[in-house]
Amino acid sequence: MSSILNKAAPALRPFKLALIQLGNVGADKSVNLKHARDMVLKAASAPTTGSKVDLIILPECFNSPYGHTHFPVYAEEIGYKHGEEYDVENTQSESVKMLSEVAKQTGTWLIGGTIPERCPATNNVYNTCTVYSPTGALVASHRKVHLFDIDIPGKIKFKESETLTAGNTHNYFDTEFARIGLGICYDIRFPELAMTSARKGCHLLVYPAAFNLTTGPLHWELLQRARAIDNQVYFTMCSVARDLTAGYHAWGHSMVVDPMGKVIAQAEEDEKIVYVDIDPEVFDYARDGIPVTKQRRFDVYPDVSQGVQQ
Ligand SMILES: NC(=O)CCC(=O)C(=O)O
Repeated sequence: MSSILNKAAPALRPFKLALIQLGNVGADKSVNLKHARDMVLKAASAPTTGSKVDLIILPECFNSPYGHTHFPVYAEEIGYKHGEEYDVENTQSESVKMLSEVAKQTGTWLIGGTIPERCPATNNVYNTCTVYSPTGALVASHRKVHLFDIDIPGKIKFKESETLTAGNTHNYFDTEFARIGLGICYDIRFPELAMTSARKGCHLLVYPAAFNLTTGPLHWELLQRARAIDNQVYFTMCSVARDLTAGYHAWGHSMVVDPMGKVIAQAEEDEKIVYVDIDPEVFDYARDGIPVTKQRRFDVYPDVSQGVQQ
């Protein structure tokens, strides 16, 4: 049987992550970048408990206001060397420069939320997450695959596709402590993406996000717990803080859910750094006790199996 596991995942080890529920994201990009940088430095230097922080996560659209009219205005070229490989040293992107430098300065892995990215070849704009190693190398990226186009009459209408193009790749990366799968906000509504990450061996799925005040109360926690349980992985969404003076009102409530579906950390609405210790024993406890990863019946639903076993 063919396998999509192209490389063995590293073993899951205990590690500490910090979610930055960033506040005060306004119109001035340089102010946003400075504030994000200061908060990354703060997150790295002030864990509330014990060990050093290994992974820091920023929210969706942390360098610009969130809205389809803003994306093309704030979009930056990330910079590619040979199509696929990133060239951080020569990047024109002030956001990428800041994120790379602060990852190196703090010596932590950094999931740099998302920024509007312009592709120079096509002029397309994407909602893109970039990831940095502790040496400042840009090691992975994810362009939002499912664009946030919804219309709930009298409540919320939003159409990212007015100015954004959808990404078309699935993405994950390896650290010395876990394999981590990437998605962005609305991507969570498509269980196939999370399932693909889990079946590729990811232990933690990270989705920078910014839900709203209509869907947030109903779906924010439910979707994360669902994705965590059905894949038996750690799951987290990191949001911007709520700002009722902004054009888009984010739900906040940045959260981490364990593989049993338990919410193990959560912010309220305001700016906050949330620290969480990831425990491999919970991962094994879930998978040993409820062994769904070994009980799938791809013979009954071959259309979703593509011949792949987890
Ligand atoms: N930024 C987003 O993709 C928002 C998604 C959202 O609010 C939802 O309900 O889904």
